[in-house]
Amino acid sequence: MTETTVRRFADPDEVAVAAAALFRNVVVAAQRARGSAAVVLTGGGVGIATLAQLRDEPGEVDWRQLDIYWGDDRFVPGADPDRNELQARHALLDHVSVDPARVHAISASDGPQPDPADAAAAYAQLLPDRFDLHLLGMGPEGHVNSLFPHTDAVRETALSVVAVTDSPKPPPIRVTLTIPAIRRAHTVCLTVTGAAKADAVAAAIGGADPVDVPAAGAQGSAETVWLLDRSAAGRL
Ligand SMILES: O=C1O[C@H](COP(=O)(O)O)[C@@H](O)[C@H](O)[C@H]1O
Repeated sequence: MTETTVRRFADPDEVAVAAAALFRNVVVAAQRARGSAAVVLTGGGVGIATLAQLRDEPGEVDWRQLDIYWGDDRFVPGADPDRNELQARHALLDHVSVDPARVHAISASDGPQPDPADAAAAYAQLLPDRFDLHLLGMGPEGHVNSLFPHTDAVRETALSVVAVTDSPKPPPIRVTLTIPAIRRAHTVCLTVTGAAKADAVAAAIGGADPVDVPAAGAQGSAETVWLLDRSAAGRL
């Protein structure tokens, strides 16, 4: 059974600092125990700020012994600034000694699979049975990765990666890990800021149906950690 922890911070900067500290703790502990770690990154405002924070304060993370995945990405050309992968590279990955063979990006639309369903199937083949950490942002209606309320993607129970072709938030075509894939993570960490997300935070932590509030289904196999600023925690 997962243990859920909620921590509150003054502002988004403090949330990013806390998320970076959790990343360091989980990764360093896994590397000490098993020699390497596997993490899933997210896009979004705090998600990318967390990576920038890690660039400034990497601590004892051994970047070469780290497998890096993404929870979702936009199915646009690889050089498009909307790509979560590109934003992560600019914020962190271009500045630390990651092993390029262990950086597992979701294919872009100008990559080897022109069809997003094929890109999703190919990505599913790359995923391990277990991640140490899955970082997540959350949208105001409770979406995580590209799992939006009342969609086939959030209802998926068998596949670990699916294509989304009608995302209500642009760009419309995306590839996303599903709730079963998120639950392969030992630790799931959701970073959420802003009053516009306070209702969805309260609903998710209160046990809403994930079809209504996808973040409610985002639980780690051992722990789920919510890092909130004061505004996002306003309805708890
Ligand atoms: O569309 C997306 O949005 C979520 C949340 O982003 P935020 O800027 O509101 O925090 C993000 O986690 C996801 O990766 C992204 O594709």
